[in-house]
Amino acid sequence: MSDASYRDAIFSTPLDRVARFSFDEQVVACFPDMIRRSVPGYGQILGMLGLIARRHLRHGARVYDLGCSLGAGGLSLAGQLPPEAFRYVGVDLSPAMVTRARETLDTECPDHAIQVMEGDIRTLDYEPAGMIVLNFTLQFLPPADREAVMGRLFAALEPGGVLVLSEKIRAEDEEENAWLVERYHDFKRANGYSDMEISQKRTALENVLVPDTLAEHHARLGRSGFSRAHTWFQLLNFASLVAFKDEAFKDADPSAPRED
Ligand SMILES: Nc1ncnc2c1ncn2[C@@H]1O[C@H](C[S@+](CC[C@H]([NH3+])C(=O)[O-])CC(=O)[O-])[C@@H](O)[C@H]1O
Ligand SMILES: O=C(O)C(=O)Cc1ccccc1
Repeated sequence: MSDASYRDAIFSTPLDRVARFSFDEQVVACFPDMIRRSVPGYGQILGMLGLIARRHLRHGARVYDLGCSLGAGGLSLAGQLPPEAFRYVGVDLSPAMVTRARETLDTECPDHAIQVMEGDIRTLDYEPAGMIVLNFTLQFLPPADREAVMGRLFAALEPGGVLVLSEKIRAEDEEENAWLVERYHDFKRANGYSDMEISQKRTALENVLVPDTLAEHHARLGRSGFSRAHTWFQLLNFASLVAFKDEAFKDADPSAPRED
């Protein structure tokens, strides 16, 4: 497969019937452009992964990137941390994503320990991990499946481990939510999407991407066992949280990767 990446024009022509959004070959071919133009703060969140890992990741521990798509999380971490600092395991349900992620990571970071697996994060047999990244992935699971996954991730995290959870969110207050969604559509317009593209994609994502509120995320993290969670980033209706297992927060050493 070619490693070319195209401009996202998937919803740019009128469709008689808008199909449910899926991570197929067509989406994979334009995914870097699509996600950059559609997710406020995407680049900044990826750029912070290395800083969060430096502060919270046990040296040499496994890092899961769940719903890794093209492996952008792995690329960012490998760009910021030396090869011995972590072992990256990217997991994605879409075979087309996995193939491309493997090609990219093998080429771009040959010295790092990198694995990319095709799998469903709801049923994966997790090995112990020091850091788990869910960058805009939980939102695509059926809501009824989310809590069980979170419980399994908590169980897989080593004591002192950290979870990074980035999501499109819904504001509890209806007026606030409407304002955020309207400004989000302005953001997409400013990034070159037409009204028709915005509206057709919105239809395609109905019942596929189902956002929770920040309160729902915090409550679920608490019920899953996380002793502490913070919302560290929000731009419009997109946010990122960190959650800690046991002593991660108080043990964090500001000067170096943890060695325990
Ligand atoms: N059950 C599942 N199991 C595994 N993967 C899944 C599942 N359901 C969906 N996916 C995968 O989750 C990814 C979500 S995209 C993540 C971006 C990436 N994290 C990034 O930082 O570039 C977010 C977006 O497109 O908004 C897709 O690749 C799906 O195939
Ligand atoms: O484009 C949207 O409307 C979104 O909510 C973000 C997004 C980005 C990439 C794939 C699916 C949804």
